[in-house]
Amino acid sequence: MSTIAGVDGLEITGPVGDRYDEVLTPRALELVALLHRELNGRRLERLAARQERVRALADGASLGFLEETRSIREDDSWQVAPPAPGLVDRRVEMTGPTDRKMTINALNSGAKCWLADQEDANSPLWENVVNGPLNLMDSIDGTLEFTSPEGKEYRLHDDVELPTIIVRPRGWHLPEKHITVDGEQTSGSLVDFALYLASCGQKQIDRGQGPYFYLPKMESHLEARLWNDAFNLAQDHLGIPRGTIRATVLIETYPAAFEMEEILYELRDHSAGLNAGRWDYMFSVVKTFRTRGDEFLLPDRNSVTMTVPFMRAYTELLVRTCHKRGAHAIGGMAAFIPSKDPAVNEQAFAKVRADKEREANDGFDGSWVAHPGMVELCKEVFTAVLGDRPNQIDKKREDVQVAAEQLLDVRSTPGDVTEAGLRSNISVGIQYIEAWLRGSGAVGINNLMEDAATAEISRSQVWQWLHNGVQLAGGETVTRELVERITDEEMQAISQARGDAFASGRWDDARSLFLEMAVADEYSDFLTLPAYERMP
Ligand SMILES: CC(=O)SCCNC(=O)CCNC(=O)[C@H](O)C(C)(C)COP(=O)(O)OP(=O)(O)OC[C@H]1O[C@@H](n2cnc3c(N)ncnc32)[C@H](O)[C@@H]1OP(=O)(O)O
Ligand SMILES: O=CC(=O)O
Ligand SMILES: [Mg+2]
Repeated sequence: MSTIAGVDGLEITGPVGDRYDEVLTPRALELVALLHRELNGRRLERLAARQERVRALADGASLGFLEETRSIREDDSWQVAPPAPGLVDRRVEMTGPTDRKMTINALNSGAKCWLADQEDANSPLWENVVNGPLNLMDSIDGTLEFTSPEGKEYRLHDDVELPTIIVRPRGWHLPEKHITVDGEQTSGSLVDFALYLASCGQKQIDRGQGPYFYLPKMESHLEARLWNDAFNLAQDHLGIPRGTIRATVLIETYPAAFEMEEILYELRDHSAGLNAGRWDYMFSVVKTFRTRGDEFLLPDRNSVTMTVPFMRAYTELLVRTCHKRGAHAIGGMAAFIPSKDPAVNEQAFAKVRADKEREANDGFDGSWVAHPGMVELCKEVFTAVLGDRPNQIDKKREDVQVAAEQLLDVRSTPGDVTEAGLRSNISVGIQYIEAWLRGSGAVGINNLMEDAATAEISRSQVWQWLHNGVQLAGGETVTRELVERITDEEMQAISQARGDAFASGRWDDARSLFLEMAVADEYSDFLTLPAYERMP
C-alpha cells in the first residue's frame, strides 16, 4: 500500500491501493484543489441552468439557435487551431475502458486514435478512477503488461503504431466522492482531467504529441467555456504553454446541437473538432422533451437509425459546422459487435460497413469502433474516400442548410412502440445497471455494445412511454402494472440465462434501481447519479 502526501484542505476518502501514490501525487492533488476552488461554483451554476431549461421546455418552450450569439455564427473570420500532432489523421478511433487488458488490446488494435474512456464505457469505482491514469502512464512509458487469470499474457506490440491517446473524463454532472476539497465533493470531470494531465501531460508532450481529451455531455457553450477556463488554469499551473491541450467535443445533447459553432468558438485555441455522439443524443432527445409525448415520442430504440430525418439533420449540420471552422468531424458508434454466430456476425459487419460508408461519404474525417475486430473495416471504408489525404476538412458541405425545425422533427421518425421494445429496454437497462454497480461500464448484450449512453435511452424510454400513457402496437397501454409484470418476467429470463452466476450478481439492487427510475413521477437526470450513491 502507498501513502498519499497531504494537500491543504484536500482529503482522500477512498482506500489507497498499490501504486496510487504515483497518480495521487502532490502535483496532481494540488491541481484538483485549484480547479475545484476556482471552478466548482460555476459548474454547479451550469447544472442549475440545465434545470431551469428543463422547466421552461416542460412549460412549452422550444430549442433554437441563440440570438445572443448570432455574431459568432455569422463571423466568417475565425477558425479553430490547426490539428495538433497525432490528431491530423483520425480515420479510425477505437474506444473503450482503461483497465489493463482493454488498454493493451486497444493500443495494439492498429487504430489511429484511442478514446481512453472514463465516461460512457467506465463505471467510476474508485479503483477505476485511479487505475485508469496509472495504466495510461504505464502505456506511455512502454511498461504496461497484464496476465489474465487464465494465464494469457498481454503486452504492447513493438510493430504496431501506437494510437494517439484521447482521454474522455466524466461529464459535468458527476461528483467524485472519494476526493473532497474544503469538505465538498469534487467534480468527476475535473478529477479525471487533472489526474491524467498531471501524470501524463508532460510525457505526451515529450513524445511529440500532447494531452488530448474528448469532452462529453455538454449542454451549452457556457459549459464549453468552463472547460476552456479549466485548460488555461491547468496549463498555467503546470507550466505547459496555453493551446497544448486539445479537446474534441461530443455533440450528444439536444441543446448542444443548436450551439455547435459557439462550442467550437469557446474552445477554439484548444479545439480538435466535434464528434456525433449519437447514443447520448438520442437519450437527450427523450429526456429533454420527456413530458411532451405528443410531439417528441421516439419509437423502439432499435428503429431509430442514423438516417431518420432528425438524426440526419444533426450529422449533416455537424460536418458542415466543423469544416467551415477548420475542425475535424468525427463519426459515432455503430453498436454492433462481432459475434461467434457466423450469420449474426456477417450482419453486424454489413451494418457497421453501411454506417461508416454513410459517414465517410457525408464528409466525416473518421469514426469510432467499439471493438478491435472492427478497426480494419472502418480504416478501409474511410481510406476508400480519403485516399492519400489524412482528412477531408476541405470538403466544405456548403450544400447543407439545416433549420431548427429539421433538428426538432422527431415526429416523422418511422416505427412503432412495441412490447418487444419495452421488454428489451427493461432487460437491457437492468443488465447494464447490474454490471455498472460491479465496476463494468461497457458490456455486450444481445450482440450489441451497451454502455451508459445506450442504457440511458432504455430506461428513459420506459419512463416516457409510461408517463405519456403510450399505447403499444398491439393495443395495450403502458402502465406501471405492465412495467412491473414485464420486469418480473425479464428477471426470471435473466436468472435462467445466467445460471449459477446469477447468485453472485447485484440483481436486487439493479432491479430496484431500474424500477425506481422507470416508474417514479420525478425523472432522474442520469441513471449514474443514483447508481453512484449505491457504490462504495
Ligand atoms: C456511446 C458511446 O459512448 S460508445 C463509446 C463507449 N463505449 C465503448 O467504448 C464500448 C467499447 N467496447 C467494449 O467495451 C467491448 O467491446 C464490449 C464490452 C462491448 C464487448 O467486449 P467483450 O465481451 O470482451 O468482446 P469479445 O469477447 O468479442 O472481445 C474479444 C477481445 O477483444 C477485446 N476487446 C473488445 N472490445 C474492446 C475494446 N473496446 N477495447 C479493447 N479491447 C477490446 C476483448 O478484451 C477481448 O480480448 P481477449 O481476447 O484478449 O480476451
Ligand atoms: O458517447 C457517445 C455516444 O454516442 O453517446
Ligand atoms: Mg456519450
